[in-house]
Amino acid sequence: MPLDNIRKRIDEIDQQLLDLLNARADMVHEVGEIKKKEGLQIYAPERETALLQRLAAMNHGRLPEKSIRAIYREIMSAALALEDNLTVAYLGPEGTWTHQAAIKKFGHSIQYTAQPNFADVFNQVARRKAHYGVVPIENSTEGAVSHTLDLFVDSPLQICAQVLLRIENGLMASIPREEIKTLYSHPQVFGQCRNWILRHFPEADLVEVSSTTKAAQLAADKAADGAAALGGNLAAELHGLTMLEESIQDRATNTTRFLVIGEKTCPATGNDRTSILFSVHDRPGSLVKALQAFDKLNVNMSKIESRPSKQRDWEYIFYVDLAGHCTDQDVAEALDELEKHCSLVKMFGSYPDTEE
Ligand SMILES: C=C(O[C@@H]1C=C(C(=O)O)C=C[C@H]1O)C(=O)O
Repeated sequence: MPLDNIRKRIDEIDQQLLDLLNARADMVHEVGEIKKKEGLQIYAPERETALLQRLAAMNHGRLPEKSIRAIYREIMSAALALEDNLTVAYLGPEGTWTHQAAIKKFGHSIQYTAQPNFADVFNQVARRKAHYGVVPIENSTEGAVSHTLDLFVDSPLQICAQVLLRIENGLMASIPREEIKTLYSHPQVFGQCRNWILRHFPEADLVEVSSTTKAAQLAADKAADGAAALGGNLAAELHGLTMLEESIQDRATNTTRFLVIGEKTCPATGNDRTSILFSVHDRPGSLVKALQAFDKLNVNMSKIESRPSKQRDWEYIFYVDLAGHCTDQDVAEALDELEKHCSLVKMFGSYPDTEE
């Protein structure tokens, strides 16, 4: 076909696509009206997960699954933005990994509000100033994000989804590498790049700051003093820095898991994860007995963390992730059994155990 004709055909397809996208948005809006009337959650992660899986199975065309996901993420984002100005609070400032995780889950059309700390993300959602919040929970190299774990103890909020993000940290600066004397970054990132720093900048001063965006800003402001920062591309772009070296983390597969928090947890999808916390009576064998509840009902425990209780010295809160949904019979029975051995049990979310 001649070029002009092909382009004409593309223009026609675009018109059809646009009409179809608007027809789809009309339908999603109708769903939104029903949800509002019935007091249901606007965002339905279980439906989105099912849709993305169905599209991958249905797709026999030229476009790879990754592209289909990216396109549909934005289609769903545009639809969500039509409902009540859907707002997501995240651990800011702009350009952090949490910001990138939030965009990965909710796309570019909705409204975002950057918060200065973890507690404010929880508060914005609890006070209904934002519909959902996004916070980091664990990194595959550095482990748990204890601030987030601690906040679940007293919060009424629930986890409704998770986002996994591959974290690629780089060295960024506006000065040549030889002039670098100070490295700024978030403590988690220093932890993820510990060996690289020892190998390449054993003499540098390491200064911990509240975010990688803040680190990038300081690298820009204090360039004359030999400042550089460790962080992601978005932070470098925001402050006009050059990436002097990419992917400097010690492990190639450095991934952070983030949580989406909201007022309600998510319905079962058949591939779910449940997060609980508990504390046991201060008696010999009580932790073993508590954990036997999962073994007895054959419920797989995918992680356990402990944090000091805020109430009393030398008492601990245990955080456990289980395979399954809290409405699955085996999980529900294991939780009943667990209660018998604990002074506190709290379920704070069942959500799709997505790999991305
Ligand atoms: C349309 C719905 O609501 C939202 C919009 C979706 C979409 O655009 O496909 C999917 C799930 C929800 O986040 C729904 O729940 O069906």
